[in-house]
Amino acid sequence: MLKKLKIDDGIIEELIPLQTNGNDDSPGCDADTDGLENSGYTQTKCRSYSRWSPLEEGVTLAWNDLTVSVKVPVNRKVVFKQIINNVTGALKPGSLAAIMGASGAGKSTLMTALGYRQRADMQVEGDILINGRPIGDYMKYMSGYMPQEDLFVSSLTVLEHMNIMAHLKLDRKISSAEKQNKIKMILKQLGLTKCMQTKIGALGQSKGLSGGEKKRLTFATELLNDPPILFCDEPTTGLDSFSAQKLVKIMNRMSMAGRTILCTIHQPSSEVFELFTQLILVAEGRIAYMGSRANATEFFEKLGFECPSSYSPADFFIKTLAIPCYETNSKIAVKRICDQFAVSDYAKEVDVVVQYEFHMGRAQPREFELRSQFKEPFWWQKLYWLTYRWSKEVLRDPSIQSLRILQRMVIALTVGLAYYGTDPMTQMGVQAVEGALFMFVAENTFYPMYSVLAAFPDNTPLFLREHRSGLYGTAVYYISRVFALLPGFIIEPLLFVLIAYWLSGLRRTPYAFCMTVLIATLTTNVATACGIMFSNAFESVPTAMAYLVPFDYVLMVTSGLFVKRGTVPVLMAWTRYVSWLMYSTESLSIIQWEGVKNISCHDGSRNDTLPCLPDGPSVLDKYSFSEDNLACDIWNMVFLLIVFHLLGYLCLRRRARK
Ligand SMILES: Nc1ncnc2c1ncn2[C@@H]1O[C@H](COP(=O)(O)OP(=O)(O)OP(=O)(O)O)[C@@H](O)[C@H]1O
Repeated sequence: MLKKLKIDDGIIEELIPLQTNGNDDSPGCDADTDGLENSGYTQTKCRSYSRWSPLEEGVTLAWNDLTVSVKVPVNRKVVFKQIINNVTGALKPGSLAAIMGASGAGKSTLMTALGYRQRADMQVEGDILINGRPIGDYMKYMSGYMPQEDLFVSSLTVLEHMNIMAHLKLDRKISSAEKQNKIKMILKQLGLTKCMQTKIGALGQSKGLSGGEKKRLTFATELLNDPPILFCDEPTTGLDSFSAQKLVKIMNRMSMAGRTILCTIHQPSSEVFELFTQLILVAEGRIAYMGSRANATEFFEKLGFECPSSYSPADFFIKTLAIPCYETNSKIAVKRICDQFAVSDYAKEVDVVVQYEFHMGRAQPREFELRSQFKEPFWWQKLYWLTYRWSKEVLRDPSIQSLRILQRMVIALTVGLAYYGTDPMTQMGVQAVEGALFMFVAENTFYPMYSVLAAFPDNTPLFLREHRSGLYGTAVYYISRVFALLPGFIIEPLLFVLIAYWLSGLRRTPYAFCMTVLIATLTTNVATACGIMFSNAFESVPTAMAYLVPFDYVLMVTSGLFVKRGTVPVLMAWTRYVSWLMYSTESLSIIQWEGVKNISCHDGSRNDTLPCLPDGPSVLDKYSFSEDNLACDIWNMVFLLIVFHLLGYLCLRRRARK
């Protein structure tokens, strides 16, 4: 059967034989995948292959003398530990290949290297080619990589998630209607149409997608940009045999349409195993077998390892290649299998493909053009869609915002009632006002700062994954998250001041109230910026907390109310430059006491021999505050806000580059 592909700008018309897995009873469509038949995967299909492609049909992945090592610290030195040892292989278009082997054999490491997703601590030597060309950054766009762990914004629905991802991933020239069509088609293929409006949900939540649906959604996300090659890291882990079979069936059908799909897989059931067309067995970082799945049993039989009829071949291969640490005989047997494979006809067959790919790559010196037609979304489009995504999360997840707002209102009420009926024009009132102001500063500092310290890193793994796959930059992510949190950082202090200010009998002028709102809002924003900076500077929240708590205490003690600014020890003098608590306390005090005269020294409840503060300037003077500092305090807070955000961004960028 031949498949006709459409001519596109810069794309060649191709005829691709529809491949089968050599299995006559190839899997039928189940109810969920019925759409596949009509979706274009088994009929006329538009595919984009590069002009220079030597094979001109799909993607051939070839690797030669590939060695992968990781850096490990030994006795304070960094040494390289070899994980993949000089392996060679190839996968042709239309292959659905399973990488199997015992735990720790090197499956994930091999696939990470082949997919160009290696970590910074990995060193990859040797050649990896896509249609004869060395792999490079373009793999981010050309390939899909389905990670083992499903990471989503759990409060989004399936459709919202796909819509956002389509706007981040797809060519900006593609219209919204086309994107919607594409999304609907993919969801239909993967049997997710019925849960389009379902919230994805987090692990442990009763409402939300099932494990199998989440896996399919991860797969659907990777299919959005129609990559000709897909890498899937243990796509069936955690799924029941039915869901696993359903997912691999879909992969099988996609591979039949010309895609190259490579999966690492653990103990597949016989039904699932049968769906793979190619098998790569890895043992001790070497290849124990590579070739058609159907021939693997024969290869092992020739070496004297016969699969008992009661055994699933997949289990048998893994068992044969597993090496218990105390078993020297197994080690020798596995070495023999790998050595025998290296000189077998199967290895020679692979070698022919690899050599052909090298030859074709050399013969086609034209520049790589695959992405030349692709126009990435503008940065501001990405910013919009990311802000939209995080805003949805903030609005829907009560733990992020709404519960916090409720809690702040209760605290504001408590503070207001504690200082209810304060008369600022008495000596007792002076103390009460300063106490209330300290509560304003503390409540707008500590609570928002610690809540953001815990909440901001929640999405860091998702960010790192999407950033490394080339979806967006660190700056766009950072700004979008701050934008999404910003309304809360304005509403929270506003509500707090609105409730606590009028109850606690502070100065009743519109100017004083508005300035208090402004300063409380600034205080909240500086504190959260500081929290974000600490959360990005450290790998874990407990570590960040361990450094932030002492830092806070120093700032609180030197805020102006507990120790006079002039008497702060030299050792702590630096705090005056970073203490927004001091700027905030001073500015709020100035607003309350500026121009106040005739504070009563005889309010009956105090000892008249004690010193009296007769007016506002005297009160300010008591704490070493000065009326002239108001503008300066506000600008200092704005400056700190910018500096903390800048440092927070740089820390995140450093983590993203690691
Ligand atoms: N960064 C690292 N530092 C030290 N050793 C590592 C590192 N990464 C991987 N390894 C080791 O390399 C070997 C192969 O790891 P890999 O994750 O590729 O195995 P795997 O076959 O995918 O295992 P599993 O099936 O259990 O996931 C393991 O022994 C692992 O401990």
